Amino acid sequence: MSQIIIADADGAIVEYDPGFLDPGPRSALLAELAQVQDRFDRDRVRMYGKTLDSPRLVCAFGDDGLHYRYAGVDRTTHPWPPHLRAARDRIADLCGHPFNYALVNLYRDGDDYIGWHADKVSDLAPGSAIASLSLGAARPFQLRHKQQDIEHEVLLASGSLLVMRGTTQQFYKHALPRRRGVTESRFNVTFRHVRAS
Ligand SMILES: O=C(O)CCC(=O)C(=O)O
Ligand SMILES: [Fe+2]
Repeated sequence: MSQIIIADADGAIVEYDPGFLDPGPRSALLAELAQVQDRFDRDRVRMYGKTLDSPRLVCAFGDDGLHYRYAGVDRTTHPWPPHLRAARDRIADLCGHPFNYALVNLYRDGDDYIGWHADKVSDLAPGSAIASLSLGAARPFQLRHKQQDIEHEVLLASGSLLVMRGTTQQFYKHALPRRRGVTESRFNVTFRHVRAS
């Protein structure tokens, strides 16, 4: 059952389903991602004219021939492995549009994180959702309004799905802060509908 986290008058919508994946598909997908873990790379983030290593590892999956620059980096996309493809198809049904790209973050432990940012939507199909599937260690996810004093925190459970839609990226930033003491790793998959260029 999905919970509404944000439903603002200006069109920001965030929904959360803690039990999106049943234990079977959840461990199958976790095993599949763990199997391709050697393809994961340090993300290179361009900030203030410098290129820095990100505090997490990343890997991208996508349709054949898809070209997508994320955070200033052209990333090779790997073909969809079967369980990831199955999850993508279920999420496409739920959101009512296809997804052709998935960016997977690997947080090796509680020291890995992602800082405050909004996802770039100009490369995405207009009106499409960003769907975020979590596997492994539960980690708190934070959303903060850019102009108002509004903050939300959701503990993203293994097998959960968080969907950000509407004007969410325009009005909110989000982050996954460091969590000292977490020793288990976490995969996060954000499914996106990249606009054909
Ligand atoms: O790991 C998460 O839950 C968030 C990832 C994220 O915000 C991103 O990849 O843009
Ligand atoms: Fe993001």
